[in-house]
Amino acid sequence: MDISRIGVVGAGQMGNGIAHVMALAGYEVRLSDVSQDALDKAVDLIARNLDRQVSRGKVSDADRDAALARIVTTLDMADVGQTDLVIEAATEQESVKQKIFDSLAPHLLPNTILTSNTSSISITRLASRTDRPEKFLGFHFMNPVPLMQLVELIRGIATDQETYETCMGVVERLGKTAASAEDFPAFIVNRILVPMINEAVYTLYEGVGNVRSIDMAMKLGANHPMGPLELADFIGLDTCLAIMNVLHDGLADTKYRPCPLLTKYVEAGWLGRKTKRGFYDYRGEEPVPTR
Ligand SMILES: CC(=O)CC(=O)SCCNC(=O)CCNC(=O)[C@H](O)C(C)(C)COP(=O)(O)OP(=O)(O)OC[C@H]1O[C@@H](n2cnc3c(N)ncnc32)[C@H](O)[C@@H]1OP(=O)(O)O
Ligand SMILES: NC(=O)C1=CN([C@@H]2O[C@H](COP(=O)(O)OP(=O)(O)OC[C@H]3O[C@@H](n4cnc5c(N)ncnc54)[C@H](OP(=O)(O)O)[C@@H]3O)[C@@H](O)[C@H]2O)C=CC1
Repeated sequence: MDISRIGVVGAGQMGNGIAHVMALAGYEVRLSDVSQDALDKAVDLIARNLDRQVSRGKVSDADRDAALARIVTTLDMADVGQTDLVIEAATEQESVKQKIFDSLAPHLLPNTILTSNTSSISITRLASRTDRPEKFLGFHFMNPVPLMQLVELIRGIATDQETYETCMGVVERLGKTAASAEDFPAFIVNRILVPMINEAVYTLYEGVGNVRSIDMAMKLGANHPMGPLELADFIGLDTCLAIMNVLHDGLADTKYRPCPLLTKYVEAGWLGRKTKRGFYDYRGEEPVPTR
């Protein structure tokens, strides 16, 4: 199936990155969120990220302008539904995602493919509540989307081969690489990565190290580009906690118990970079550890 129009729901850090790479690859993008303010901020950020790519010689001025012209923002689900492919990238809560798919339902074209960028939630369960489980796929980008090479493709139990192959074609057109993952809690990357982050929070909670020493240890001792606590702040502590809860509930193993300190940060509203405070405080010139 040919894809030319893509609807993206949720214009946070993932939704704006997805809109950015899709528009650069030549797709017409309809980006939606709960408020026009969020959409305006997302488009500003896409423009700044494209400018950065232009200044580094990665993207030409003409391609930047053409990409921006391919993104329209909308608060109307009818605009999003009348596309070839919808990528849902809203907050990592099943009820939020379910409401979005419900509100899209009356507007979909017969062949619209539905996908979710969920980090952890069952694709089979999300799909089963739509009218088209065979045309539903997990389309999981990594953060930051313009830089990360991998996309995980997750088939639900009912996903058909055509849907999978069509989305694989989109990944190829983006110049990215797909890893196929089975539909079990948190798939491949987050099944491994997020428990590692949770263990780093336990290491902090138990006083084995402080924020700086834990991050430095993993950067210099294991060659990770970011320390695990810096990475947690980058992903969003709410998202990390949601993923641990899905692993804990879905696999029923205490080894996935979210660290109480992670829960405490989320309860405080200290969600990482997006709220300017998490394991680091980002309100000043330089990030300062909060422990
Ligand atoms: C939670 C989930 O469901 C799944 C996930 O996504 S888990 C998270 C996965 N992501 C990671 O693990 C990221 C780990 N971190 C990294 O790999 C690196 O720190 C990083 C790639 C993010 C940044 O690398 P860095 O070298 O420190 O950054 P920086 O020098 O600022 O930028 C590198 C390049 O990217 C560009 N860049 C940075 N952010 C960008 C953006 N949002 N858009 C476009 N370009 C961007 C910069 O312009 C720069 O370009 P050049 O290489 O041409 O100079
Ligand atoms: N952060 C990461 O590293 C990664 C995240 N993901 C997944 O991507 C998805 C989005 O995460 P991320 O971008 O980080 O989260 P953000 O919190 O940055 O963005 C989520 C966006 O969705 C919006 N939103 C909430 N409810 C609705 C709704 N009903 N309709 C439309 N938009 C809505 C939010 O608006 P408001 O702020 O007003 O609530 C916000 O703008 C999640 O499923 C997450 O698990 C996948 C890969 C990596």
